[in-house]
Amino acid sequence: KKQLKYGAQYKGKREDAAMQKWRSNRFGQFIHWGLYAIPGGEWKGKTYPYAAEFLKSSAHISNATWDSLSYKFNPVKFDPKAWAKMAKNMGVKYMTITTKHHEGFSLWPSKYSEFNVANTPYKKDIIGALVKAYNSEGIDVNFYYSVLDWHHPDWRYDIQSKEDSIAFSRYLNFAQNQLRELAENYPTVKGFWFDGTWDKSIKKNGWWTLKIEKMLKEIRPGVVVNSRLRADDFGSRHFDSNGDMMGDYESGYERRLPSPTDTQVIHRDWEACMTIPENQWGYHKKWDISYTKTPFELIEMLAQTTSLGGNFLLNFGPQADGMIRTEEQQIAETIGNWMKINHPAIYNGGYAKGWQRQDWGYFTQNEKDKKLYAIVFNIPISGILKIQTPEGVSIGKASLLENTNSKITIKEIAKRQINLYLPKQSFPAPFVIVLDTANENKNNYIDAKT
Ligand SMILES: COc1ccc([C@H]2[C@H](O)[C@H](O)[C@H](C)N2C)cc1
Repeated sequence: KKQLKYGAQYKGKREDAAMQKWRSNRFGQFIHWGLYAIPGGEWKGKTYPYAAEFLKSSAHISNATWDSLSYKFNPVKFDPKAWAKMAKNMGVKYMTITTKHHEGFSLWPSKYSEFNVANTPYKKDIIGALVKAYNSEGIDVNFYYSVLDWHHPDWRYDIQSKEDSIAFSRYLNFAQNQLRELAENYPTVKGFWFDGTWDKSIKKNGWWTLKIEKMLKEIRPGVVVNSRLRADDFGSRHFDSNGDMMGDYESGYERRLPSPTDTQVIHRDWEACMTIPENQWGYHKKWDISYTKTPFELIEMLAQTTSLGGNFLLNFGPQADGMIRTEEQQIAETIGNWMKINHPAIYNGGYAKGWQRQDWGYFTQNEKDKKLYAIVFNIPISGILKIQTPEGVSIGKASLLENTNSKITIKEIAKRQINLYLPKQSFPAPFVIVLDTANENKNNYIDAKT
């Protein structure tokens, strides 16, 4: 074990109320909105297939040209209440908004940088409006903040000279001031989602990342900070040089999930963030330039994430005019219709210890009602769901969540082996079965002799 000054500050999961709320939320909406929504992946008549929020680099656009987009930022159709209503209907319990992405443009009237929404035709405080609208829908708000900043003259990718270190310390103070401003001016903020911390300049300044974590937790006790902020004494990120996770949850799952049998992740809090297209976080004019995931695929990701004790953060990239594109609206509505019936398997849901993962879907254990839920995506031709029960646990009753009078036949076919006979009906969408479990040690079976 190395002696670390800037490593993990505690081990195991936080069990305070704020973290328990963060964990119980399970399903969140990511929003990537900034100047990049204006060109939307196109520049001088050419469409770029890369991430729209990276257009500045993929189209080799100068800082001056890119920054002048701020004079065109005027989302006249922006209606934060409508966004919050859509999110509420989709069934998210939290939202994470880009306060400043890599482009360096701040969506709030920051005192520390002119390059912000106050100096655009739009003028108004977008962060403040979103916090107000989402909180009044009962949705928690977290702030995404990119430490990497293409605009700020003092940003450095590496520290290779005295000048670099003098400039970069100015940058770190600037970023600290912006983060303090966000934590102080928006007191209901529940978490900070740091990004853009992979460069050598940050790895060489792990001390700063701990200082930021401590500052935010001092200003906003209970606030939740992701592992992606953190680098330790030796530049190790997310996990310190002793292998201990830094920050309050692991945020390395970006556009990927742990495998359904990777039960390592259940020992810590974690979150997967996901795009609907293959790799567009910001708005791209050509939505179908890559594959876009269907609602059922996204619902399965949410179920898989919940079954492994993680949070699922689904991304939306609003248009420059402030509207959410129709394709995203439709996906939000379909997911919302599913959540209206099946949310007991998701909210407060988590890993169902001892319940073997099956091909037909996922188990989640609800820590509030203590019920066990089976979320079914793949119906076997036999119509029989095979279930392996943990030692000393049997299934008393099974019924469809959407129709609890529908008694489902179950039969114990061997020790800890249950057959669950699906009702003869069509299942046009993924569905949930509620399982009432009972402890029991009746043992009618003889173990096989090997
Ligand atoms: C170089 O590969 C990257 C770099 C940054 C990202 C950024 C995206 O713009 C988005 O903000 C995502 C959460 N973040 C990791 C994604 C892939």
